[in-house]
Amino acid sequence: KKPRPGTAKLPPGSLGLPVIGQSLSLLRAMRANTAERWVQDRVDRYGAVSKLSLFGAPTVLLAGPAANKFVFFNSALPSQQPRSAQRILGDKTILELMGADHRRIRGALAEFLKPDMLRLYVGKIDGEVRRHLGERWAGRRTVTVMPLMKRLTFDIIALLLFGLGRSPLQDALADDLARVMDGIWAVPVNLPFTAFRRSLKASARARRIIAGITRETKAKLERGEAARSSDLIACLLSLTDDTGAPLLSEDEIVDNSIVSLVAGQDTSSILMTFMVRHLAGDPDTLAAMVREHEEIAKSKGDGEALSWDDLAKMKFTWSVALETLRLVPPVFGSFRRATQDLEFDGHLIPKGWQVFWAASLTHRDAAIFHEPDEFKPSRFENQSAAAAPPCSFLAFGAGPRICIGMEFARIETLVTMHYLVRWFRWKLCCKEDTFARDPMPSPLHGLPIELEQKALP
Ligand code: HEM
Repeated sequence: KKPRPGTAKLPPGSLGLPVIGQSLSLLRAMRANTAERWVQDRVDRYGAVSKLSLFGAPTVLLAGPAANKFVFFNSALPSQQPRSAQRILGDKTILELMGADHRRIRGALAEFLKPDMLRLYVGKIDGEVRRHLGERWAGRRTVTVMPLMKRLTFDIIALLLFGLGRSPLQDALADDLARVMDGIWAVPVNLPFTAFRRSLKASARARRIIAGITRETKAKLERGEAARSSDLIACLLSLTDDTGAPLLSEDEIVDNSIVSLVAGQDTSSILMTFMVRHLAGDPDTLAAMVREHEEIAKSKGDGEALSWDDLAKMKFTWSVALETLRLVPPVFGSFRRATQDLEFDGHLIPKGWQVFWAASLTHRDAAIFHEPDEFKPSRFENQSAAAAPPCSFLAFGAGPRICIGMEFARIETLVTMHYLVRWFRWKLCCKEDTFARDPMPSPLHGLPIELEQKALP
């Protein structure tokens, strides 16, 4: 609501140096893995609402469940990507659109990503996971977890979104995606030899690949060789509006498929990598997971794929995943943009300013999560964490823009963990158990581990 003139004042805090503001300081803290402290320090100093300047724009940092609710449910606060991401991914994607356009694109993606559809794909994901572990983990004495998990989540998502199996085209898209990711959070100057320039070029190549796949899929649908449930592209091409016209244009299909790839691949691989890292030092949690998965395996025939019903039994493993996400959320926080003057808790948020939320401010709040620095998956098993106020667990965001790939991430994580803990034991190679955010968390040296095979894949 619009504050009465003169009643609300700008929040406390300082906008820092011109242009640079506090960006370098935050990025430095992210690299040093002290960003949680950095945002908490500001809250300790200025309170739950404060102003600062990040990535070239004046910004209000908000803390606490009530503030989060204000951020996630306010239609005057559409999401705001860094300018680099906007230029690389385009400005007509689910991340940029608001109101009816956002709902249309989100509704279309949800047609494919909703549980009813995904349950049909558990078998395909199971096949990818087993192939990976068999080819890239089995028989090795050491492996580096992070790059392997990235390729695994890429292969899974490329198969389900684009129907793309192993092929030179798949390798090319994997390379392009890695380049795209390098420039998404870069300084957006299009000069030779910059990560941003390489990222722009890679996204243009990826767009051509996906446009080609879209044309082929369209022809297959017309010939009856593909169905709506074949993959995301086929699903999006099949959707029509009330008048029978295509719901999404082909450009929208291409751009939003790439956004789904970008949003879904790194995030899931980080979750799985940090689960492996944590389990190496927590034998009790690992033992409980092994028990859960061996129990499920008892009812399966030799080589029989996991089913949707099996995943429903992996409750403890999903609690371990949620607890990992609480302590190491892949998305540290993100921005919104005020499209009009707003007021929160007596403070003015002027039109055009950014609003920033950070997951750690509630994830590490002792009043919400008891002993917040302890790894305790049981808090998600019994009802205590569920009883936490709404908008306090933010690993997947909240409200109308809550992660649309959450169920997808759940399936691939559970399937991967099922085979990993049954087939292997592992130890960390690096004594220093630390990581940096760049801006996504990444463990030292990509997390090399010593591997011992328990059972044959
Ligand atoms: C562990 C894995 C994942 C994590 C931690 C994660 C996290 C998030 C978060 C925090 C948001 C909200 C951002 C905001 O409000 O500013 C989000 C949105 C989104 N995620 Fe995920 N995500 C994951 C997996 C996936 C997957 C697998 C996909 C696709 C298959 C995906 C697609 C998306 C999309 C398209 C949005 C934008 C939704 C919208 O704006 O309406 N994510 N994700």
